[in-house]
Amino acid sequence: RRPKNFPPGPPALPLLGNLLNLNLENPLKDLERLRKSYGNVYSLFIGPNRTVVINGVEALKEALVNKAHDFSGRPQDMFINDVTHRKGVIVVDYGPRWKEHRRFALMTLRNFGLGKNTMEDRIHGEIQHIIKTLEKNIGIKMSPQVMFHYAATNIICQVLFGTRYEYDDELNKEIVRCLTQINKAINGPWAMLYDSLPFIRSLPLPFTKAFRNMETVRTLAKKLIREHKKSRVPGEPRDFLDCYLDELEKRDSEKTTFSEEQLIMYAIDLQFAGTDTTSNTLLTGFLYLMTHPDIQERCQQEIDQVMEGKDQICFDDRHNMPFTQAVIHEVQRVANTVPLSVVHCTTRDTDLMGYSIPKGTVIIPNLSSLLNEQGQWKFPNDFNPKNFLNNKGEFVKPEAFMPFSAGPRTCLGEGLARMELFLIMVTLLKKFKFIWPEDAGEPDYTLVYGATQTPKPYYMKVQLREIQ
Ligand code: HEM
Repeated sequence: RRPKNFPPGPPALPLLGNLLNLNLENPLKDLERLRKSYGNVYSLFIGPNRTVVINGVEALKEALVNKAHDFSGRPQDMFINDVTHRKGVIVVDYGPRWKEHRRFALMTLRNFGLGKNTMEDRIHGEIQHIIKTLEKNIGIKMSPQVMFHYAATNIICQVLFGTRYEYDDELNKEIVRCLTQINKAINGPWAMLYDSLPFIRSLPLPFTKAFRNMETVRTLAKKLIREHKKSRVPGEPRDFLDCYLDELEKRDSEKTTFSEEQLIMYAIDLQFAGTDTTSNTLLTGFLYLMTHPDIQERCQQEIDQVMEGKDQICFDDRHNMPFTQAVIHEVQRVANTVPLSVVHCTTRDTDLMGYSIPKGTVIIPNLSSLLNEQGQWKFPNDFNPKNFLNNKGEFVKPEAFMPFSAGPRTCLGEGLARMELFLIMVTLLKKFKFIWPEDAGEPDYTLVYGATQTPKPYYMKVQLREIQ
């Protein structure tokens, strides 16, 4: 039953709640249909869990920004909590453990050079490996999935563990396989059933695969931590792991939330959050650039102009590249990489857009609903960089642009992700022309649904550019 003044929604069945109202393989269309019937704030029962879906820029801003403290919790009795042992940062509830760990990661990422050059150097180092791969494939059809995936993994791996892997390294392939499977599982139908029907949790159903995959990744993370403990010099950190171990030594074990168990899941969280998101956005980007050659050429003209006489692009150059900036942002808009954000929950009784929402209500911030929201975009249904350009051709960011979410739980890796997207796309566009293969047929922009969405697999062709 819905409590008094709770957001409206479709009638719910006993036990199943509103599960039958949603296509569990991909609920995005159903969520949009329900929005049309019930408005921007409506409710569902995912099994026994009271859930509120928030849509559109006005309601999302009120919840995530204006009432940030009320809406920044994470539910603690879901599939994802069990898979991650309730540790790390992503699904940890709003409280001291989350706060201490979030603050530590932001500071550490900054010290590794977000804002200084060293992070840029790490990214440029990895770009050289992408370039080598592309050079080997000049003129032939290639599939870019693995390359972008490993490039994104390697950048975050270098920050965390100070190491990178070759694109065909067997161990790395195994980690990527496990993380991709977990990623698919957490927004998949079995996760929904796990959350809705607690009595099935101990049965040998397909969701057990995610637990096994997590164990494989945890074993590897533990091994890396053991090796780091042997080789580290206290006070001279080489990477994130060393920084954490230094911090652990400094803190009073009675009072701190820092621990080695916590570090294992934290490292996995960052690796997980930083891989699929960035690589899937890059895949969408190159799909659209290949199939919109006029837009690709305009970026290249702007890049040539700004980089005249320079060997390497730097992140600050983005301020002189309004068109390319607009294209990268438009790519993020259509990529819809994290369509339903990460679930939140209310930390106390609160209200939203006139409705009352009790403490502990599960919140789904539907970021997907912003992408073509009426009145927010000049061209909501097309791929058009003008969505991010004003009449003078200057770069502008509409407030409905929220791919990293907003408020205290906003993506912790936003700075790193934006730097990666810019440096990788600009460096590659400067050097190569990307071509949609003649025999590839009509491009299919449909996204494959998941906690992070990805374009369907496609092939690309590359040529070295003549004018550079
Ligand atoms: C294009 C790339 C990326 C996109 C679109 C993206 C998007 C998001 C979104 C929508 C959230 C949920 C925020 C919320 O709950 O309100 C999130 C959380 C998070 N992201 Fe990202 N992300 C990206 C890249 C990265 C990278 C590279 C890292 C690694 C450093 C990262 C680390 C995290 C973490 C740790 C959280 C959880 C934050 C918390 O709960 O406090 N993300 N991201």
